[in-house]
This record gives sequence, C-alpha cells and structure tokens, in this order.
Amino acid sequence: MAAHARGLTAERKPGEDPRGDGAAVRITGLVRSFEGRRVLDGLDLSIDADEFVALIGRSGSGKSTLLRALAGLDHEVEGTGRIDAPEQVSVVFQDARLLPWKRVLDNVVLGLAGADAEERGRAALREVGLEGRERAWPVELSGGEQQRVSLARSLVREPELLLADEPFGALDALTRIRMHGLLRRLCERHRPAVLLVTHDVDEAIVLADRVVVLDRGHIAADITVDLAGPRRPGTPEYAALRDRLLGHLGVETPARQERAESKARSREKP
Ligand SMILES: Nc1ncnc2c1ncn2[C@@H]1O[C@H](COP(=O)(O)OP(=O)(O)OP(=O)(O)O)[C@@H](O)[C@H]1O
Repeated sequence: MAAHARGLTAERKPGEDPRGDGAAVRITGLVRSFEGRRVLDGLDLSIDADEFVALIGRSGSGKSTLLRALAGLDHEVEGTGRIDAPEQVSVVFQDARLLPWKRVLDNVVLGLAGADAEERGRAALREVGLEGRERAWPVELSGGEQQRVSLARSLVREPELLLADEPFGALDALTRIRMHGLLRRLCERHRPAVLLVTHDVDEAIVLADRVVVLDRGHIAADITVDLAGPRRPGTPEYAALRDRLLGHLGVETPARQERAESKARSREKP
C-alpha cells in the first residue's frame, strides 16, 4: 500500500517480515505533527498476525491520527518514521459510509475483482446475518445493520489488517454487545490482525488480546488481556484490569480511591 505523510523518512514495505517474527504491523519512531505540534512523538508499536489490539486513550491523545497513518490516509500530514504494514488493509469507521445510491450487495462488492465477486459478497452478508437484504437500500437499514454491511464490505476483501475507528460508537448498548460477539466470531474465522480504536474500556477488554494506552503521542501502557475463562465484568480479575486501564486514563474509580485512602492512612500511622 502506498501511504505517506509528507516528510516520511522511510518507505512503507508492504507485507515484508524482515525479522521473521510474525508481526503483521511494525511501526518505528512514528512522528505526526499538526501546525508544528507533535501529536505522535516517536511511537513504536508492533501487532502480530491475527492479534487483536485495542487502542484506548484520552480524547485528543492521537488514536485516530495513528490509525489514519496506518491506513495510509494521511498524505497531507507532516511526519517521519517507518510503517511496515500488509498490502491488504480494510478500514471500518464509526459511520458505515455506504453509498446511498447503491444497494447493499453492490456496496459490499464495490471495486471487488473476479467473476465470483457477487457470490463472495452474498457469503459475506450471510456471515454478518444479513442474508435476504442484498437488494435493500442503505437507508432501509438500521444503524447496526449498516455497520454489519460495512464489516461485510471489509471482510470480503480478506484483509490481513483490519483497522476500526470507534466502529460501534454510535450504536445503542444492546446492539453494541451483539456487534462485539459478531466481530469476535468474524475475527476468529478470518484471523486478520486488528487495531480497534475505542473509548470503551469494556469493549477493549472483551475483544482484545492486548490493550495499548496512548497518552500525548506515546504508548503509556501495553497490557496483555490474560483473563482465564469468559470475560465477564463480574469477576475480580476483570474488575482489576478495568481499574488498571481506567487508572491509565486518569479516571478515579471507587477501588482506586479506596486504595489511595488506605495508603494515606497507613502513612499517617505513627
Ligand atoms: N487535520 C488536523 N488538523 C489539525 N489538527 C488535527 C488534525 N487531526 C487531528 N488533529 C489534532 O491532533 C490531536 C489528536 O487528534 P486525534 O483525532 O488523533 O485524537 P483522538 O485520540 O483520536 O481523539 P478522540 O478520542 O477525541 O477521537 C488533537 O489535538 C487534534 O485536534
């Protein structure tokens, strides 16, 4: 994929794995600036093939800037650094970005080569639970259904890397939970490397193998989600991880407050 911010010092090398370490994505010393202000400040990040990484961080920390750099959508941005990423990349945004004048199936297969494109498109729609809606217009679908079409459009291209920028941010809570299940199943089947930008710590824990916290252009934490059994908010391990991630985002939780108070009390003791 040709993709470069102005001033990028090194070329992207699609699909290369020079170290043979199984990484699908390798980002080294990435810098991105707007009007002289560094939003990404020498960032390094690797994502293994078929690894699911969630990227969280406060508003303005540079999450979308990083995702756009990886997607090759930042030609006008000032920057340096090196990005090694696969050739086949698909991007899903918060809004489904379907063409309103094309039917659902035509949106899915748009630009897809091969005599079997339509059959693959139908199969992708089946996978996301939209069999029978091939001839519907986008406007006839709910928000959740439109995002399903957007996922089908991405996955029909069999991406080695799936980039998702708050894909479920505009959906209601119940639809979101259903979409989490769908995305997890699709990823287990197609096994792309995934970078998911989200504001939702629970979404990150439920879906990801690793959660990366971005803070002022640097990686402030890189945490493997190592929870035994189903990832249910009720378990102590889940609560501890959630608490830790919220701490990195500067959010005070009752548990953190309790710990701080007990530390302060023990310091006061003679
Ligand atoms: N095209 C642009 N021109 C100028 N500044 C920009 C541009 N795009 C992003 N920025 C700035 O870069 C910083 C990082 O933006 P970015 O969208 O990457 O943050 P984010 O972590 O995705 O935020 P949010 O969670 O609110 O979506 C912000 O301060 C933003 O104002």
